[in-house]
Amino acid sequence: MLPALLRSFGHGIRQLRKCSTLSNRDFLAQFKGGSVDLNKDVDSGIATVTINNPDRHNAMTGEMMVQLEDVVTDLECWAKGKAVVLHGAGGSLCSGGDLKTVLAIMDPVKGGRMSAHMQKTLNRLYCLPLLSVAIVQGHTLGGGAELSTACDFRVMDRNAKIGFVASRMGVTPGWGGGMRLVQLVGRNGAMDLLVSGRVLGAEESLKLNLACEVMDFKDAESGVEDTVAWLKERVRGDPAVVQAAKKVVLNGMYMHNEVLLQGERDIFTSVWGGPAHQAAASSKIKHK
Ligand SMILES: CC[C@@H](C(=O)O)C(=O)SCCNC(=O)CCNC(=O)[C@H](O)C(C)(C)COP(=O)(O)OP(=O)(O)OC[C@H]1O[C@@H](n2cnc3c(N)ncnc32)[C@H](O)[C@@H]1OP(=O)(O)O
Repeated sequence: MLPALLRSFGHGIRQLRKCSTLSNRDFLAQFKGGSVDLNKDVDSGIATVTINNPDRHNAMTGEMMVQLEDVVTDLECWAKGKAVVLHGAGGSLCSGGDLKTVLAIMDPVKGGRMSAHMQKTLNRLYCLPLLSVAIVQGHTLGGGAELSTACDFRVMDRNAKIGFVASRMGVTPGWGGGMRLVQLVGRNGAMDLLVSGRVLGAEESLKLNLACEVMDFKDAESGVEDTVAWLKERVRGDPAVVQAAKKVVLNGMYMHNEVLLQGERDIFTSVWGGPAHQAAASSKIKHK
């Protein structure tokens, strides 16, 4: 009995060591499924990023979080680029963190690793020299809503729904979306949305300054076409001038985002994996 116990204890310690020596990227890459795909159109200077896990409304697995970072790294070096459009395959932008991944990393250390990776990746997306647009279609929830705030513009389908549902999941935003939501909709708006976790429609999102434009997309596929046309009106200039204008705007934004992100991560890990989070993440909740 005792040797068996010792063996299993030793196995636990080895697993823990293995996990803590992995980089955040290698740690997250273990949670498989879906993909994040980049297509750069050199003629227009407009890239398309597809969040691709349609069977789960484009929920982000750990593997997709790693691929998103690779896509951002590629776009950071695109000297001739002007803009990037972020959209989801098959009708929803993104339903948040993949709940299978979430349930597999239910402790504050592991949740903190995901948070550090996603905060860094989305902050780099936010700071790209390219104009960025998220197409908010279908359901955009939790981490998906946070993802949309890392873009300059949110173009929203009239029938789409968006919700910062972290509080309904027993947590707080972990991908930097709390900080960016305050910057977008102000103190009162962010307080309401984050505390209630309620799901909003397009018209209300427009009033709150969360959405920049409401459009009537014919179908799931026409969203990209319509948004690219909308963007082309805005990025007629030389890529160097478009990128310079974006830098001016970033320069005018808050310069202490790193400090804000660290604070948001500390709060996030204080609730991640707690009883409310465990109960919500395993409850098959639907945010409608
Ligand atoms: C990590 C950050 C954290 C945060 O800060 O909040 C998160 O993001 S946690 C995730 C938050 N999101 C959710 O909890 C989404 C829960 N799902 C729903 O609300 C609904 O599924 C929906 C997105 C409103 C769609 O409803 P409906 O049109 O009725 O479709 P289904 O429910 O049948 O969905 C089809 C299929 O997709 C699965 N699904 C949806 N979202 C996720 C997700 N985030 N992770 C994993 N799987 C997801 C859903 O369970 C269905 O699967 P099957 O039952 O196996 O068909």
